[in-house]
Order: sequence, then C-alpha cells, then structure tokens
Amino acid sequence: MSKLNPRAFLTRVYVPWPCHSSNELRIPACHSTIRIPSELPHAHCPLPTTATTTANNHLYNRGGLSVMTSTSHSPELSPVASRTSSESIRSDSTHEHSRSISDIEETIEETCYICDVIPHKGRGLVASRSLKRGELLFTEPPLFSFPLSPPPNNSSIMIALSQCSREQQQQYFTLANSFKEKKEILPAQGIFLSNYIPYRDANSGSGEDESGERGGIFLFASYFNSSCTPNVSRYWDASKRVMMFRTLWDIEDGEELCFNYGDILGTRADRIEELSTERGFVCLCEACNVMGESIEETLAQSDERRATIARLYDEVGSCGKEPTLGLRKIKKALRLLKDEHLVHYEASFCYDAFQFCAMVSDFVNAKQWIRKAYDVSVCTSGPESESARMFRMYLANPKAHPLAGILSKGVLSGPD
Ligand SMILES: C[S@@+](CC[C@H](N)C(=O)[O-])C[C@H]1O[C@@H](n2cnc3c(N)ncnc32)[C@H](O)[C@@H]1O
Repeated sequence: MSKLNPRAFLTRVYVPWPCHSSNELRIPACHSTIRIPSELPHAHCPLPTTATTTANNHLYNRGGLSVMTSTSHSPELSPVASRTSSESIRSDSTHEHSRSISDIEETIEETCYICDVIPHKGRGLVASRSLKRGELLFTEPPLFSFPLSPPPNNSSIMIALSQCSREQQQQYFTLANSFKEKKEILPAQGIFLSNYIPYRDANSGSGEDESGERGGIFLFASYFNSSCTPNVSRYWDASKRVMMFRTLWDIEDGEELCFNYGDILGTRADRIEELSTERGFVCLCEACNVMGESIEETLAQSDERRATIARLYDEVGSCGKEPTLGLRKIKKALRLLKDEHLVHYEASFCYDAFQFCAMVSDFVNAKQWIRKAYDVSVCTSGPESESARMFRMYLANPKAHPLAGILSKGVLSGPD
C-alpha cells in the first residue's frame, strides 16, 4: 500500500479552466499552486501534450462581413514596409499562423454567425442552428499573443500588428474598445484589453514569461460576449496552437453563444467589479442583469449558491482523510452547480469523488465517478484533451491512481 498522505496529495483538475487553460494543479490543503511534475504528465495534466483531433472546423458568419469590410480607421501599417524596423525591435508578441475572418469562413460549416445587435452588448455570436452539447463550434489560432503580466503597451501591439496582413489589421481595428473614454489608453491597447483571451501556454514559459500565461487576439472569437452562466467553453490546444470552442449544453437555433471572461464563482458584485476594472464594461449578462419579479431575492440566492460552491471546492481539498464527508460536500456542490446552470468545476468535483472512492478501494463507485468526469471533460475540452485522456485511463483501470487503496477499505456512493 502506498505511503502517500492523502491530505497533501489530493489533486485537483479544473475542467474547463474557469478563466485560463492551465497545466497547474492546486492542492487546496496547503493553499499552493504547483507546476505538474514532469514525471506525471498523464496523471495530472489537464492540457494536451500530443496532437488533438479537431475534425469539425465549423464556423459560419451570416451577418458580420459588412463589419469587416467597413472603412478602416487603423493607423497606416504596411506589413511589408514595416517588417525591417519591427524585426530589429524586441517584441514579446508571438505570431501564429493566423487566419483572417474570411479565411476561417471558408473552412467552416454552419454553427454560428456574428449578429450585429445583441441587447446590451453590441455584436455577438449566435447559433445558426440547434447545436448539441459538447459540439465543436470552431477552432481558431491567435493573430498574436502577449504575456499578460505586465500587459503589452500600445507600441508593442502596433509592432505586432505591423506583421499582420492589411486585412487583419483592418479587422483588428473594427473590434470593440471599451476603453475609448480613457484617453491614456490608446486604441490598439484598448482593443487588446477588450478582446484578449487568456490562456496558459506551457511551451512559451521562458524568461520573463515563466508562467506561460498569455493573452491572445482571436479575430473571430472576439465576437463572443461574456456570460456568468456561459454556454460555451474554450480550450487551448497547445499542440495545434489553436483555441477550441465547444457548447456546454444543447443550444437552440438563434441563441447567443457566450463564454465567461472572468471568475464565475464570485458574487454578482465581485463579477461586475472584475469585468469593469479589467475589461472596461459593466456586465449585463442574464445572471447579473436579472429580469422579472423578486430580483433582489433571485440575485441573493444566486450569490449564496456560487459562494457555497467556491467554499465547498476548497473544503473538499482538505477532506483527504475524510472521504465520506468529502463526498457529501461534492454532492452538495454538484446540486448547486446544476441549480446555477454551471458546467465549470463539474468534472473537477467528479474527479475528486473518484479519488475518494479509489482511496477506500470502492472501485465500483470510483468507476461511476470517473465516467462522469470523463463525459463532462469530453464535452468541455474534447475527447483528446489531456483531462479526457487521463480520465479515460482511470476509467479503464481505476486502481492505477496513485491514491488507490491508501485508506482502509470502505464503500462510498456513486453519482445521484
Ligand atoms: C470581446 S468584445 C465582444 C463583442 C462585442 N460585443 C462587439 O460588439 O464587438 C467585448 C465587448 O463586448 C461587450 N460585452 C461583452 N460581454 C458583455 C456583457 N456580459 N455585458 C455587457 N457588455 C458586454 C463589452 O462592450 C465588451 O467590451
């Protein structure tokens, strides 16, 4: 039997990562964040390290093209003329094999389109047909990306833009800028701050950028608005160097598609504060801008549920020696997630439940939990994501988990 201390080793996997892709594990018991040891790449890494199949590259833009071809107000940036000077200037930007919006359109099937008028939010992406849970909407490489701490300044962004095609430059300058009123934030930077999508790129962590945390500009995905009850997940495929966007549940034709820009487990006030400070707008998603009767009561109940899920998430991490208690907390958290219509964290909690069952050698229930974790992670991150591959491995052999059999034998329970 292994001598591992369960309190210290209960591992957590965020699926999908609420704000970022990550190859990090938190160990709540000691409130620390560690890099995954290289010896355990399969056991604990939620990011893919090998090629991921992205068979369906669905994307369709029904209404947005006029936007793209409108007169550009971009500063004059000649991609060819400026190349020599920009090459001599050190830039932290990373250019990928990015495509323009029209390039993407050519490779897609119809899943969504840019709608010019979304109430309270400007333009946005909308489903162009009914979509199944876990369906791949599209994949997109970044136009360019920068480390986020510190965020890039205007001139770094202009240098990165100078290496893009004129069409891409024009498209960049038609993206939203929520910082227009702030005179100290120049247009290129305001647009970056309004549209970047954060991700963690294990391959780029070097020098100043050790965390590998970057913000990328994805021209088409810049039309996703934010929701604190997101129906889309995003997943950085590090091997293909593309962001993948998937539906989190069945979606009807015409429904808006949103992911979350910020933390979804904060209270409404916290969420509004975060987006207003970091993204320059007041969130008016359906979770923050509740309509109808008993608004105050509805908002208070939602705040309470989200705060409880966050608290339970931490507490479960400290239940390594009390699997029965840990499982009770997990079931409560899963009920609250369902009430809040949140998919984030579901696979993480199911994986925790799997670990508790495996610890007491209850492999029947362990299998049920890991099957559920696998099912959710396929939906959020795809079948070839690192988390899905790890869960698949434990589904085939739950005894392979390092915590298996670490506690006295017992019988817990499976998912409700
Ligand atoms: C990445 S862009 C999304 C596309 C944008 N709506 C447009 O018209 O191009 C981000 C901007 O959309 C708006 N937005 C996104 N989510 C929002 C939300 N939940 N509530 C209000 N405005 C939102 C804000 O103006 C924000 O700066």
